Parts: sequence; structure tokens; C-alpha cells
Amino acid sequence: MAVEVQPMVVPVVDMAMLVVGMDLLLDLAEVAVVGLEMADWYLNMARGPLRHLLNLYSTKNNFSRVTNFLHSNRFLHHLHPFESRFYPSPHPQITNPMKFKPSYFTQFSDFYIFPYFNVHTICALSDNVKKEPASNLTEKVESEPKLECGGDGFTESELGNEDTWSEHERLNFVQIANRDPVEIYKDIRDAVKSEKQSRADWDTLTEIFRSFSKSGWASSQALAVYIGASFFPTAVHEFRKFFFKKCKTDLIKYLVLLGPGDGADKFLFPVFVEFCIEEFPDEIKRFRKMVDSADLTKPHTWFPFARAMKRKIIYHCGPTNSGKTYNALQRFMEAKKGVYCSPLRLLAMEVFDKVNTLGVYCSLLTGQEKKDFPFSNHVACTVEMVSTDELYDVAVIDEIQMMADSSRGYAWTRALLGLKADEIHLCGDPSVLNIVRKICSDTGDELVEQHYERFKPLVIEAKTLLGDLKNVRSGDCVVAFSRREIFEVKLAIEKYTNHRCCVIYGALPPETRRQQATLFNDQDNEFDVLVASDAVGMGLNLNIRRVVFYNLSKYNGDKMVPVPASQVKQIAGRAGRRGSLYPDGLTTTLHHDDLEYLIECLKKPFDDVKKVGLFPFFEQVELFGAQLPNITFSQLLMEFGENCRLDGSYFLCQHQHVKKIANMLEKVQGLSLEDRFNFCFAPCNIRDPKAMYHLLRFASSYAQKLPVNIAMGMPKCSARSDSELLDLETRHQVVSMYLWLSNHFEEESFPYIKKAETMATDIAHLLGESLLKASWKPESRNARNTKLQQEEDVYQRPRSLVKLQEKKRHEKSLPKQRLEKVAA
Ligand SMILES: Nc1ncnc2c1ncn2[C@@H]1O[C@H](COP(=O)(O)OP(=O)(O)OP(=O)(O)O)[C@@H](O)[C@H]1O
Repeated sequence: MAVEVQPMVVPVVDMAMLVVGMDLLLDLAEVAVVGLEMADWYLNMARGPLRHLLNLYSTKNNFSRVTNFLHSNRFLHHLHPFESRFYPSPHPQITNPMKFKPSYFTQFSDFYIFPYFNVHTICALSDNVKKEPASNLTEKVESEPKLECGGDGFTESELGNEDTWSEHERLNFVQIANRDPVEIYKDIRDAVKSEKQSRADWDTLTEIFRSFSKSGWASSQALAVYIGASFFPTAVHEFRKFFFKKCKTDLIKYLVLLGPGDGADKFLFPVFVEFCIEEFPDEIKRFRKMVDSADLTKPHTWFPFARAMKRKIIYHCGPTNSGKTYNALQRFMEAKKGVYCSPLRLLAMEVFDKVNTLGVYCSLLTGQEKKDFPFSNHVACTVEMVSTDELYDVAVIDEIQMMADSSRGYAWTRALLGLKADEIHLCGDPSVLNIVRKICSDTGDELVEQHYERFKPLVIEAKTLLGDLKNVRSGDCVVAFSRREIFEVKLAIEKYTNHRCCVIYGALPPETRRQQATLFNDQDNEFDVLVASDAVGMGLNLNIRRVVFYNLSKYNGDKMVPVPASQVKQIAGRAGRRGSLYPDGLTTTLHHDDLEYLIECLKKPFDDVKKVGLFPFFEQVELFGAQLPNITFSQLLMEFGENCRLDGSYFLCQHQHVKKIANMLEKVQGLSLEDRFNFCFAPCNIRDPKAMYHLLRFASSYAQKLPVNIAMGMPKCSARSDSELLDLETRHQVVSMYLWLSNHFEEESFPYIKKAETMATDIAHLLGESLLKASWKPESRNARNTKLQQEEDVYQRPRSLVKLQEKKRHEKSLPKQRLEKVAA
């Protein structure tokens, strides 16, 4: 008897197979170029589920197995990403298995829609089969079709409660509720004109359409048939006109009975879909193309050559100062050909120098510089610059946990997915271990985990500095999270103690940071204390005895927030490095109130990151842009962000920085899309108006096909005040930006590279000199600091920081005595 149910299931399963099959074909076509081995790999990947599905299908009536399988990740993995987006809301007409018609599928000539329908249909069928014996079900289909109304429609019994309806009307309504939406649509389409209705009915109908046009549910369901959110109102408007012009009385009466809201929306939706498919094929095609071009799912398939390789991934997993990078670099140096991917220019430079000193010829490649070492087979580069075309024996990706970085994470993801290396060494904390495991299972790479412990445990000094910078000792690194605080601390220490301070913060060029680090490490001078920002957390080998946190909150570009535990660990871990003067590391805080938070951070286990960053290649943005020819580049980026699809393991990296530059460059005529894309990634401090001005100038000259000139004077001497120091920092940034652009555009357009290189070296030198004698009070760089001060009032700090905050506020009210207070 159950065989009667099968005709419903057959097309569904067929369609599911079609989906998998189509995916498979597309994938095969994509990788055909790679060769047979690759195609075989794909077949094995995709055929498994396909075969499994066939087996299930051939097992008669095993609905729950079919359902389970369709729900399983293995199957969903092979479905179009739309599935995951629309999966939670079943189609109203199809939720009810009795209403489901195999013909429904053929109405949509778009196979992407099937998964959306079929999983729910099969679930519903399966539930029904579970609830009732198949024999009853078959009888029901034949004898009681009227009881099985679609969606939120009415059953006959419900209609029977309404006294006002005649028997004829009631039967009519039940019939309408049960009609195939395709037929309803055709009836309306083929009608000559609509029949006369009462004023009240027209009004209700108007309300129904108003509600439909505003229905978030309908709008999001419409995406499944490629009616975009921006086109949805127009489509509904046209549908309304069509409906009002030709609709029949019984249908109107039925809708009036449903009234505005969910019931009517769900009834109208499939009719609306029919209308759209017939009326707007071009719009649907265009939107579908657009959606397809913003498909960022399955990023592992973007690198077919890397997929064709048998790669071995070695995850060196552990806290700071545990020897991860050391071991990875040993393999790098042993290899015939290797690449080291660094999170910072500074670290790339360190590895470049270290490796060359040890006799392994190595080149350097960062956004700003290319240093080709003759006969070298090794390269130390910044992670953004690594080539996914070159073949390597060994690659090292340092600080792999930065895959989860909200802005730059995509660069690590790209390196992990795309590097063509037999052996890839990942160094980092355990926070991304689980996601790397998942990625490796997607890519088919072998994963080997090596776990590390710190050479010597980090000791927390409970005594703290008791709020007194006079308690600073030789070998201390005082960490503050703003430039202003760094200079305040330096000033106070140098004024009230015999120590001299080196400083390290993000805005300093790598050369200057290295010079300051060398000065601090060298025992034969008076500079024995380091005052640094979080920039100290990565990349420098420093002889730090103790890390002292001046405070534990920082400005995140929007407001003051507690420093994340992972960052606190990373920074504190800088104390006591193996092989340094102080192998036993200590850490503490300036104020006792902060100690609790420091302990909390260091005790906290590493986060388990669920998603890592992704960003489209230029080609993907270009393809997407082709569907939206009349919008600006920043609008294009916004549209991309809104329409792109990602699977659950990835997020789209923040691109406010890119958008801000894109907005500024909007008025520059003559730049191609690719030029704009490249200019937007230039390393420019978007909060510095001077740097932004120079970027605009560079882009304008480039657009006019003029040789781009640096056109910026060189200061004659080192800075004598904080504003002069700020000016030097900005100048270096501008020169650095010029060098970056010269590496990303044709050299003829940026002909003053040599001049820029000399300027960069000279400014870095001047900055170094300036820092040696810096003994002035810091000034605000811009409104940011003012904003920061204003926001301190609203900021909710962790309990341990609240008292400190109050203390600080009090100190601010007495600016003249401030330094004395900090020191005493
Ligand atoms: N086997 C070793 N022999 C000699 N020195 C070592 C060894 N392992 C590590 N070191 C030294 O210990 C210090 C810390 O090692 P390394 O930089 O590899 O740690 P890490 O775990 O990568 O830390 P981080 O994440 O902070 O970079 C380095 O100065 C390194 O040279």
C-alpha cells in the first residue's frame, strides 16, 4: 500500500540527486583543467553522498533514513548555499505533504530551489508516514482531499463555523485553498478583466497587498526564486496591478476572508512566484547571476591546484614562548624551497635577517619592499603578500590564530587554503585548532598536531607596583594602550627614577621599533625600561624581565573596552624568553585593582574560534560588479557584503577602512575598478587627514596618467615637540604608502621609488633620534583622544577596573598635579 506514497517521493529524491549531480558536473567542469587525478578526487568526494542517496531511494519506504540523510551535514554540504539560508522556513504549500505536487518542481526551472522544498517535503512525508500506517495515508489522499488545506488556509470544519457563508461559498473556499497556485495564476492571467466588487472588499484587498509588500517573510522567501530585496517592492506592485485588473470574485472573497496578514501572504506567495517567473525572467536571471557571483561558500574550491596536492599541515600549538616558531623555522631552513608568512613587516624582517645570518639565503617581500637575495630559494614575507602560485617544499604561517582577526583574518585563511606547499607549518595558540581541523577535512589535507607548553611558567607578581611608577625596575616593560599614555609613562619614569625608556608602538616604522628594541636589549646603555603598546605582543625578541600593565582597557576605534584575554596573554607572555637575560618571566599591573582582571585573563582557557575571516578576490568583486553597472565602488562593496553567501565556518572581514577610502576616491575620475580595489587596500591611517589627503593626491595623479610624485618635504632635524614627532610619523606613513602603491601598480606610474626608500630610511632614523630625547608632554593626535575622554564617562569597565577609572578621572581634574600623582 505504501507504494502509493512513493510517487511523491520519487521526484523529490530525483531532484535531490539532480542537485548533487549538477554540483558535481559544475565542479568537474571547473577542475577539468587540473587533470584526471583531481577529477577523481572530486568524484570520490561527491559521489559518496550521491551513491548513498541512491541506495536510500532504492530502499522502499525508508522515509526516516531519507530524512536523516537529507538533514545530515554531508548532504547539506553538497547543496547550494541557498539551502542553508532558507532552510528554516518551509514553503507553505509544500509543508503539507498532501498538498505537494511533483509538478511543482517542474514549474521552477531552477534546480537551486529544490533543496529548499524537498527537505521539508520529505520531512513532512516522513512524519506523516510515521504517524499513520501507509494504508490510511493512501485512503486519506483519495477520500479526504478537502481536509488538507495548504499553508495557513481554512479547513472545511473551520469554515463551517461561519454562519454567514452559504454551503456553496464554503465549498468554493475549500476548493480555492486547495488549488494549485499555478492554476490560480493561469486563471487570473487568462481572465479578461476583474469582476465588480464592493468598496469594502477592494479596501481589504488593498490592505492585504500592502501587508504582503511589507512582509519580511515574503521578501526573504522571494530571494529563493531570485527576486532580490530591492526588486521585491516593484514586483509586488506589478503583481498587485495584475491581480486587481483580472482577479475573479471567488478568489477575492477568499482573500478577504483571510484578511491582511500571514494567511493571505502565504496563500498569495506561490501565485506571486508564478507571476514573477513569467513576467520578470530577466530580473530573475540578473539577480541570480549576482547572487552566484557573491558566492563565498566552499572557499577551499577556489584553489584547485592546492587541492590537487597532497599537503601535510603541522599545527605547532601552544602559548607564547614555547618554541613553536623556532621548530617551524628549523624545517623552513632545512627545506630546498621555503616561505615564511609573517603577521608583521617587522617579523618578516627579523626572520629575513636571522635566516641569512645562519647561511640560508632568503629574500624579503612585504607590501613596501622587495629585497631579492641572489640565489635564494627562501622568502620571508608578510602573509598578505604570499604567492599561491609558487610551489614550495615548506611553508610556515606564523600566528595562525589571526585567521579570526576581524579585519585581516582573510589573509591567513587564504594562505592556509591556497599555499602550494608539501608541508605547511602553522604556529599559534589553540584557539583556531578546531576550525583548522574542519578546514583540513574539507581540503583533504593531512593534519599533524604538535602541542607545546611554555618553557618556564609565567609568574604573576601579586604585589603589583602599588600605583607607583617609582617601583619600576630594570628589564621592565610597561604596557599602555594609547600613544598618549605611553609618553606620559615615559615622562614620569624618566622624571622620577634613574631609568631611561625606549618606546614601541604601532605608528612607529618597523625600523624604528627594531632600533628601540636593540637599544633596550643592549645591556651597555642606560635604556633599561621599555614602554610599549600592544604592538610589543608580536614579533620582537626582547629581554623583558617583567611585563607591567599600566592599565587593561583600550580604545577599539569606537569606545573603551577591556583588553581581550587572548591579547593580555600574548603580551604578558613576552616576559622571560628562553635564551634571553631573563628566562623566568614575571607579570603584574601598576594598580592593585587591575590584578584580578590580569589573573582572570591568564587563567582563562583559549577561546574556541568558530569562524575565520574571508574576503573576495578582485575577480569575484568584478564579476559581482558586472551585474550592477551603475553603482559606485563603495556601494558595490556594500552590496557585496549584503548579498554574499558564506558557510558557517567563515565571516566576511570588516572593510570599513576599504569603504572609507573608496568613498574618498569616488570623485576621482578615470580609475578602473581594479585600480580602486588596489588603492583601497593601501596602508593608510584613515583617521589621519594628512595621510588621506596624500592618498587622494596619489590616486588623482595616477588617474590622470601622470607620474605620481611624492611631493612632500623632508624635515631637517629630529622632533622637538610631540606635534613634530606626530608629523614625522605621518610623513613616514605617506612614504610607506607610496612604496606600497609602487609595488601594487606599474612601476612607471610611481617612478620615485628610490627617493621614497631614502626618505623612509631617513625619517625612521629621525624618529629614532627623536625618541631618544623625547621628554615632552604628549599632545592629542586628533579628536580621537577628546572623544575617548568623553566616552570614559559612559564606558562600563570590568569591576576590577572601575576603581582605577574613578581614580583617573580624579587625576584628570587636577591636570597640573597629574604627573606627580602618577609617580607618587
Ligand atoms: N630548541 C631551542 N633551542 C634554542 N632556543 C630555542 C629553542 N626553542 C626556542 N628557542 C628560543 O626561545 C624563544 C622563544 O621561542 P619561539 O619564538 O619559537 O616561541 P613561540 O612559541 O613561537 O613564541 P611566540 O608565539 O611568542 O613567538 C626564542 O628566542 C627562540 O629562539
